[in-house]
Amino acid sequence: MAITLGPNQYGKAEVRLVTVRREGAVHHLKDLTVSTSLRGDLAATHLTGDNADVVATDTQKNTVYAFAKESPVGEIEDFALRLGRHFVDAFEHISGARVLIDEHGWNRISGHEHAFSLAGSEKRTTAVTIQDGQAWVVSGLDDLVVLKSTGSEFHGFPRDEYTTLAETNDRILATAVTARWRYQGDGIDWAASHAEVRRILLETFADKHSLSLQQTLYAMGEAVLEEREEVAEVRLSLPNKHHFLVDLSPFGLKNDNEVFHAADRPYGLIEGVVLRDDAEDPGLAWHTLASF
Ligand SMILES: O=c1[nH]c(=O)c2[nH]c(=O)[nH]c2[nH]1
Repeated sequence: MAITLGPNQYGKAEVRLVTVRREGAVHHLKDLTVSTSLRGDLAATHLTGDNADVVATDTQKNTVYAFAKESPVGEIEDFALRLGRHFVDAFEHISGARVLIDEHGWNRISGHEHAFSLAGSEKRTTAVTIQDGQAWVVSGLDDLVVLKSTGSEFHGFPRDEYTTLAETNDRILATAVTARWRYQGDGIDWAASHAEVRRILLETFADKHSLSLQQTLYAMGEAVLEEREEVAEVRLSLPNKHHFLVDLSPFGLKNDNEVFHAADRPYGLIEGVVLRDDAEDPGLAWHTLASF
């Protein structure tokens, strides 16, 4: 019996690339998940561990980021073709490449120059509790993903021997809003109220110059309470979806806040309740049997 190596390919899966292209004050966003796979004469590494012909998956990832800087990403088909052809042309033992790209679509928030919401992931929710002739209604939304490509800073935090985070005056701020708001009063037009709360959350995220996601959270809740008297209380859970500037200096490229790695974990998780001091008693509005 002889054992042989069958078909194989290898690459970097799911490189999360976000680019910001600026046209004056107007920003254009590209959000891609890029996977590269290379094929060719790769017997040696499988059989003996000789890596002379292995284009490291780390190099493949770096190439994705560097190419995104060197010329506009453009259509995903063109970007995939550029990447795939590069690997095959540049490395003698690489004979084939497969490049998969998913593009995540963002909509501009109400004509805003640099704030966007992600198409498609959001849910509207409600939780109604009935007890002893009373009813409590808590409505909300899940996974309203928003991003602003400027208008966000984070600095002034304490530094100890474990602190490495750089201070910044201009960063991407992105989050997936989970919001719950408790209603009070009667005769509420649920659909209209939901639409308005959602609009206020979006516009406040976009308009509020942010010194921390905590400040943005409070501003979002405060704006809802200021404009919507039927809302007694707003609870927000805001994951800080970090976008890290990619260091392109090893490739002789300057990253002028244009090319980012969109990390999925770990993430900061900023949570808070904003309420009026004269709100109706919450009663059983938030009632659950288990707290896990
Ligand atoms: O808005 C932020 N709040 C934080 O508490 C925090 N912590 C951190 O590392 N980055 C950020 N950003």
